Parts: sequence; C-alpha cells; structure tokens
Amino acid sequence: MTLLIKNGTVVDPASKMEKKLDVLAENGIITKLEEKITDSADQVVDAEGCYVMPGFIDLHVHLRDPGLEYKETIETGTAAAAHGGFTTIVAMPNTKPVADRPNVISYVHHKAESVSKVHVFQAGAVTEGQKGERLADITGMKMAGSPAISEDGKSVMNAQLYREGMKLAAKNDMAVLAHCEDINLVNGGVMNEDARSRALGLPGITNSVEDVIVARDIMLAKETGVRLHLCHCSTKDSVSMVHAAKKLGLPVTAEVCPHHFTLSSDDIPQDDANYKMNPPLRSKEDVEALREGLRQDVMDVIATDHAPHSAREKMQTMKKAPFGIVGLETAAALTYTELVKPGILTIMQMAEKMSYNPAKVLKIQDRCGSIEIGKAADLTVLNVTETYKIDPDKFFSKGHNTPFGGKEVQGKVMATIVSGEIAYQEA
Ligand SMILES: NC(=O)N[C@@H](CC(=O)O)C(=O)O
Ligand SMILES: [Zn+2]
Ligand SMILES: [Zn+2]
Repeated sequence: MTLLIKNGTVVDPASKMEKKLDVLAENGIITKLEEKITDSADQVVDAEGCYVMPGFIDLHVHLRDPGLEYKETIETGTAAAAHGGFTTIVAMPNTKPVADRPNVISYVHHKAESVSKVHVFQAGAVTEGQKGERLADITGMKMAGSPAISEDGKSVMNAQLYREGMKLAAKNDMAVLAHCEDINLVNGGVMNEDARSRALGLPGITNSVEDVIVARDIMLAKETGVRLHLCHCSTKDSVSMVHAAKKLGLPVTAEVCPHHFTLSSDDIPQDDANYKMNPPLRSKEDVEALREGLRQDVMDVIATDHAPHSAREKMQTMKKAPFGIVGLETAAALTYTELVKPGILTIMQMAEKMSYNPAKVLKIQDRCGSIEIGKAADLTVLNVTETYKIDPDKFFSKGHNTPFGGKEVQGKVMATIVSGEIAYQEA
C-alpha cells in the first residue's frame, strides 16, 4: 500500500523545516520526502496550496464509552477526531464504569482497533471509581497499554493519596494528566466569577479554584519526580506557575484549550449552556495571558477537552446543564484563525503544540509527531486559505454542544492520514 501527497508545504517540527515537498508513504511509513516524487502510488492526495502537518495528537478527549454512549461512542468520537485532523487521541477515564482497571483499558483499546481509524490511548483513573478513596490498579493499567493516569472531571483532593499515585506513575513512566479544581472552592459556581456572572445572576467560579491545585500539583511533581501535564489551563496565574516550574527544571507541561484562548466570559451572550465548561471561560486578562503563554512556549500543548453531551442535557439552564463542549472538529480552525493568522503563533508552533509536544508527553515521538523518513505516515493536510462558517450539523460527533456554530474561520482539514491510509478526506 503506497500513498503520495503531492504539492503541499511540509511543516516538520523535529527538524524545524517548512518546505514545499512531496511525501511518499509505503506500508504506513514515510519513505520519501522530495521536491517532485514521480513514483506511482496506490493513492494520491493533492495538497496544492495546503500545509502538510504531522497528524494532530489530542491529549484530552472524552469518548464516553463505556456507559455513556448516548453522548458519544468510540466510533463517532474517533470519526470526529479524523474529521478534525487528529491521528492520535487520549480518552479520559470518566466513563461508566470508570476506566480504573486493566480490563476497561483493554476494552477501549480493542474496540478502537475494530471501529476507529485513528490511534486511541485510554488514560487510567488515579483512584478506584474516581472516588478519591483508594488508588486504582495503576501498574496493571500501564501493562494494559495506558500511557497516563488522570482523574479528569475532578481533582484528587486527598494530596497524600495523589502523592502515592504520582509515585506509582513515576515508577511506571506514566504521565499524570491533571485536572486542577479545588472542589470545595467551586462552591456551586457555573461560570467565571466576575461582572458578567453578576449581570447574568449566576454563581461564579474564581481563579483560585484552579490556581491552588496547580500550585499543589506542581509541588507534588517536584517531590515525586513524576511527569506532570496540566490539563485545560485557564488562568493567568496558571501560566505564571508553569513558567516558574519550568525555570526550576521540573518535568511540567501544560495544555490550553481553543475555547479558553478564543472566548472570554464577556462573550457569554445569555444563560446558554453551550458556554458552560470546566474550567469556565475566564476574563480578557486571562485570555491574553494564555495567548502570550502559548506564544512564548510556556504552554506546550493545544488540546480540545472534547466533552460531548446530548442536546437534551445542554438545553437546560447554565445552572442545571453539565459542564463541557465539543472540540475535535473546531480545534484546528480556531488555532489557525485565532493564533496563527494574527501572528501570535507560527505554523511551526501550531505543529509543535498540536502534534510534536503531545507526542513527547506520551513518549511516542519516535513513532509520530514529526514528518521524517522512517516515521509513521500520520499526517494532516490543512487548507488555510478558504474561509468558511463552522456548522455543527456537519460534525461527526454525536455532540453538537459548541458556542462556535456560525463562526467564520480559516483552517479546514482536507485529509487526515493514519498509518499511510486515508482516515478522512474532504469531499
Ligand atoms: N471539561 C468539562 O467541562 N467537562 C468534562 C470533564 C472535564 O474535563 O473536567 C466532561 O467530562 O464533560
Ligand atoms: Zn477536566
Ligand atoms: Zn476533560
């Protein structure tokens, strides 16, 4: 099986090369990178006028399977991933049952093998049932193929228990993907605490809800030596603390979600649960700090926190609806439109934050995350010249819960190639 991508501009974060080159893949591996490849191939993708990027890697996806398939399934979630240019995703463990043991990890991996065109890694929970009482079988989950642990959806509030979990993760060379939220400080909040929440008459979530746990988790990582990856950072002080941790040489990385660098709480037009997610949309000052943190490479990764919910759930008021919005099918466009187009990030930085850096967090950079001979042919062809409107009716995800419907963007995925095969191609 051979596949040839012609006429595109290859963006390779490993060699920092941006150059018009053809790419030949044979049996899933990149075998040629040259100006004009004349070999015949089983399939040819014309990437004229497009970027050819290393396939995007999303460290933060909720696939909702097992148990919450009315929101999403492995089939629909991974189809959405391919549609969004993602070739590898990490699924979070807050399913039903919780992914807290080897057989749930294996269930997701096996099911993905049969129904998914993209690579799927299931993260293991830190504690049994995410109850925060006893550690899950972390070593067993590593043996079942899980690269990371996470209590996403909540924080492990018992720091001693978390510290023991981190030690086990460090021993197993697993990353800890940390959702940072002090559950007591939340105090019933549903959006950022500010003038807008007061105007809407809704209970607020202060920045300290996130910041105190970011500080705690960085100190626990310092003590345990674990690789700590901070999920969905939303505050300016999170950025400062990540910066300080890096200055200390700690193995800390951090992600920002597109909605947090695109919208502030001032953009919430009314009580509409499509604007409800955790952490919440923050102040303009926070948004500015996130953008600056990304620009300066303090913030390493752009991840979606794709959190599908049913229309019925999200029709409710902000007080009642669950937290979360979908993200797989809007992330590339929002990143290009909000960050690359205005010159905040280069296209190379986009490739780093959406592919190369997440590959390093998962320690799979020997296989993917870059465009080099011998690497997996996991590639995303991105058109950035055409302007279009985001249309949730075109999503492959079951979830249509997004505040971005109708938004004009640039950055359309033309083809997603996984192991040398076309997983998605724009008609
Ligand atoms: N981000 C969200 O608002 N929701 C996530 C949970 C999470 O990521 O914390 C979900 O599972 O729905
Ligand atoms: Zn979370
Ligand atoms: Zn999440």
